[in-house]
Amino acid sequence: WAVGAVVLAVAAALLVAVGPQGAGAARADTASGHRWITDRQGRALVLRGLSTASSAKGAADGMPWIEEKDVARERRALGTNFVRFLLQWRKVEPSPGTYDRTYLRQVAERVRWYGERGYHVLLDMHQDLYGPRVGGNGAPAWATETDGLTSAPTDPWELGYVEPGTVRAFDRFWGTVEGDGRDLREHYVGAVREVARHFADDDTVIGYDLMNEPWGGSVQGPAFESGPLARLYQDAIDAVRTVDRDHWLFVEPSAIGSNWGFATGLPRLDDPRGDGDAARIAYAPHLYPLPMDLGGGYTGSTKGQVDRSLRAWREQTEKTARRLGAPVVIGEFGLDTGLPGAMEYVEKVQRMADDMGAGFAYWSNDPGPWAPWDAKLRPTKLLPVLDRPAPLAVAGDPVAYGWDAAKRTLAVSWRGTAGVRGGTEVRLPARHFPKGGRVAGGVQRAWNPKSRILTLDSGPGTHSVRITPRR
Ligand SMILES: CN(C)c1ccc(C(=O)NC[C@H]2N[C@H](CO)[C@@H](O)[C@@H]2O)cc1
Repeated sequence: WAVGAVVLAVAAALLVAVGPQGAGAARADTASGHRWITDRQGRALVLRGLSTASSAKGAADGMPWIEEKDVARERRALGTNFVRFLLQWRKVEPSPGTYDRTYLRQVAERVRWYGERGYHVLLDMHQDLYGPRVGGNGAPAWATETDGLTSAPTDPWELGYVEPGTVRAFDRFWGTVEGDGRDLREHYVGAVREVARHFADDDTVIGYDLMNEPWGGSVQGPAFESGPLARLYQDAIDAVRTVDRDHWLFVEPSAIGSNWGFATGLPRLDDPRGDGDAARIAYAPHLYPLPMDLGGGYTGSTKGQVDRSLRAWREQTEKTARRLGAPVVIGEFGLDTGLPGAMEYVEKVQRMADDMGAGFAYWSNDPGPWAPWDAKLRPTKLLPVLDRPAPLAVAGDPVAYGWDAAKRTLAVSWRGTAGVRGGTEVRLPARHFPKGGRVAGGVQRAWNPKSRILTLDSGPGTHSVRITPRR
């Protein structure tokens, strides 16, 4: 009942408050209608990976459970090329204005593990429920001002967002309730800038996710997103650009509502790099359809509700991305793989991401029922669903791509773009392409049976390639 009350209250705030938002036009100069994050060779990146990892939230050293061998296993088993790596403000800035460079060096070591295997790393300034002092993770104790209000443990955990102490901590952070003058937001922006300073020259890092699932405390919906949240993002973007001119800045809408497909009031943000193609701001919403959040699987009457949520989510996401002039990376989607219809849902979201030209970081890489491996690191039924044929990098302007399991065909089409170097790389999992791929409509430049990466010739003009299993 309580969850329902929170949901309805926030939904009402969203539906009433979302005014006409300039949706922005799809780009006419790209086949996909949107921009792409590109690699150093100018190739459009199709980012597929895992959020790693929730275990970092409470770890004393702030590190996730993984060791280097686990990155090697992920690369072999899933062929992922992307990781959303969780950071904690409490570890970046353990006391006001003091930055823990040992922590940043430990993060850098893990970034290297990924970089040596061809991954692109998104550094995620992660929080849930503000911070440990109020039952969550993220913020340091010194930045958690509750004015003596308390936060009791809740079940489900999400109700913690309306615990008095947690609401007050957010309100003091956002300045909704005036505090002792110490501007917590300046400290937060300073911590983000310190992370960016540390990784400004690291080519494995693709960018910074400025805040995980932001929550406005007493201020909700577009009033929060177009107000305090947008101001914090703009301050963080401006601060990062004083030390890092190249990496992408990823922004998330308020978690509640947009996760489910409701509109977001996030306005366009400015990048000091410049406008248009010079700007490097990416949009990274999360996807958790409400019927599933309430425990339903992807089956029966819930399946139809989830499909409607997915359609609404895609429409709202693409509208916001156009307004921001931003490529889309689904920062999180995931579920308990034991739910009925779970694998069909994951397949559906992956196809939707293909159709959108969106990257994704599945939630999450924590061995267990939501993950591709269980507590003993044995494959779960999710693993083969994520181990899916897909392009990794497209040497031009992607037109469309997708895996047709029934026809056992991976189709990739693109327009060659002047100045883009290298070929188009696709990954062909052994489970679908045991002997590699047979290429129609294109020219195979290379095949690496170890990495399972097939490289296709590119060049000017339109390319439309279909890859089927070699017999
Ligand atoms: C009431 N609010 C603000 C709220 C409710 C529910 C979620 C959530 O389920 N989030 C989905 C997943 N994302 C986090 C990590 O980012 C995980 O802990 C959640 O399962 C978030 C916020």
